[in-house]
Amino acid sequence: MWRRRVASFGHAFRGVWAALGSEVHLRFHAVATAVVVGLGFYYGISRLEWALVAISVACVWSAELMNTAIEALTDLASPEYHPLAGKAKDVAAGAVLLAALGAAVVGALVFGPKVFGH
Ligand SMILES: Nc1ncnc2c1ncn2[C@@H]1O[C@H](COP(=O)(O)OP(=O)(O)OP(=O)(O)O)[C@@H](O)[C@H]1O
Repeated sequence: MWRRRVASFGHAFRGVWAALGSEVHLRFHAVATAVVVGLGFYYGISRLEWALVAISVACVWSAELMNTAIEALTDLASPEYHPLAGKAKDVAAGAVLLAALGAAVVGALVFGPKVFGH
């Protein structure tokens, strides 16, 4: 039971690691996450602001990992051109875009006043 739980965690981390190795976008997110965490400590943001930043960062990472998974499955199922394959990839990319826009709004609201003054 516990061994299977630990193995599942291992598979999940292996997935994140594999995606980090293959996806330039994810490496960009890793750098952006490090910068945001650094800014959070530098400006001493509140617990609620940390919560908003954490949710935003997690949403972007989750969307990007799902996008990577859908890209892989699409390439497996339809290596040749197909409108549905294109739709699947475009919709998955749209999910990443929305998560990134939401994170940008949170970032602007949390850090904007601290960086540029009220
Ligand atoms: N098999 C396919 N059939 C139809 N259109 C496709 C197909 N593969 C890719 N496309 C189109 O090309 C776009 C780019 O696809 P691609 O696989 O290069 O992903 P990407 O956006 O470059 O992702 P990443 O840069 O994260 O690897 C898709 O969003 C889709 O519109």
